Amino acid sequence: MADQDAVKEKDAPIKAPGLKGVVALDSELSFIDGEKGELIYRGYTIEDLAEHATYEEVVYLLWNGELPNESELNELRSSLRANRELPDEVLDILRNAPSSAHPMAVLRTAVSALSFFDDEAEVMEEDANRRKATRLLAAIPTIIAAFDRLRKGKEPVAPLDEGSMAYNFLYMLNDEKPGEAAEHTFDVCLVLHADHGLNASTFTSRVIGSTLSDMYSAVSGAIGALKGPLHGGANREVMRMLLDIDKKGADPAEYVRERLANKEKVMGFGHRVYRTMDPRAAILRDMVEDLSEEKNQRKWYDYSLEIMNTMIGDKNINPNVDFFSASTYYMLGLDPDLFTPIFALSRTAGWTAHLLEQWSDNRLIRPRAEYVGPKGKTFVPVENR
Ligand SMILES: CC(=O)SCCNC(=O)CCNC(=O)[C@H](O)C(C)(C)COP(=O)(O)OP(=O)(O)OC[C@H]1O[C@@H](n2cnc3c(N)ncnc32)[C@H](O)[C@@H]1OP(=O)(O)O
Ligand SMILES: O=C([O-])CC(=O)C(=O)O
Repeated sequence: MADQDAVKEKDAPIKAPGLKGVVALDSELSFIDGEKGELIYRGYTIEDLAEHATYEEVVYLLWNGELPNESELNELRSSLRANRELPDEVLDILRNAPSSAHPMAVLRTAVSALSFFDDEAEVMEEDANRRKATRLLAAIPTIIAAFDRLRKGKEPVAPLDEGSMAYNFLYMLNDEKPGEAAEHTFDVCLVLHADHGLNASTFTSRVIGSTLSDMYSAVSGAIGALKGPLHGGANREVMRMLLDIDKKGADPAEYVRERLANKEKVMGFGHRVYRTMDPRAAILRDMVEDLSEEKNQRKWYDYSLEIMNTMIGDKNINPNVDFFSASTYYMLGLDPDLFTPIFALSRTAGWTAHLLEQWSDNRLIRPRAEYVGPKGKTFVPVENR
């Protein structure tokens, strides 16, 4: 019999390692011009949104295609607030997780477990999927904050029935109401991370969604993809590098050159699509500069700038969003291993928006592999091998 996976001429496959340059689907969510360094969510530039929009407005924009009017925004805010509490059983999972567990593994597991307690988990109707997106987005900050407290031997702080997602998250984490500046900085970070085309975790969520599996499965899978250091996990690695430079009193440029000489990657640099500065990195760089002045911690900005200049000067490789977000979060007092879960918190808006888009006109996503293994072998019974 002919090779089952052999293709007819009309379906001749295109080979693209890493799917580089492949356009897999149409999307109305975000546009990236990698040459110019531009990013747009549903028609609005990232600079415009970072300056003027709150994260909740961006969530509404991604889910609905337009910015909300005041009553639409209030409705979204109150449904997010109404869904902040976790089922006791999910809190118990967090209580039973070892304090050494990776917070992304805990988040992945808790998100998956949330589906057990959602009556609509398996309902594949648009309205139900929109409600699930709201419930998921509302619960994720509570999961992250509760686990962080539990692993430090503290009781979780119950979510507030007021305030923005940024405000409530910082409150639940620290058991202290955040100041306006911290809330605003964090909110801008959420806006910057909310969506980014068909990145690896969003692609993962759409692949899972395209089998008509449920939203919890798709978001759990996306969290798994984001965890990796080549994707969202890079922000934690960036902070490890900055802390290592600080501890050793190393010269940042020499430190980076040594890494490059050893053929190691410098985390927070390079991108599949951008050939120039990631526009989110430019916004975050300015935020790091302001924060480091304000907190009297100038060294993080100085180290970062020296690393950036070395990477651009020596390799022409630019920073991505993960580079300057690391020191921003650090100066907000957040633990480095929470940086990627916070990325997941924000990106849940994008993942779920992409799922709604996928299901509005679904087609199974299924690329091909070129078989490069042997053929023509004959089975040999185990006793003869
Ligand atoms: C939110 C995000 O996901 S943003 C990305 C976060 N990830 C990181 O910061 C991890 C570090 N960066 C990388 O590993 C890569 O740049 C990626 C994974 C982001 C993009 O990968 P690709 O598009 O496959 O680019 P690729 O890895 O082919 O890089 C092209 C060349 O630049 C080099 N390069 C790319 N990024 C880096 C880096 N951070 N440090 C050193 N060299 C790099 C590669 O070694 C390669 O060199 P070569 O052609 O001599 O082999
Ligand atoms: O687009 C990508 O490949 C990675 C990225 O920057 C993101 O997901 O924000």
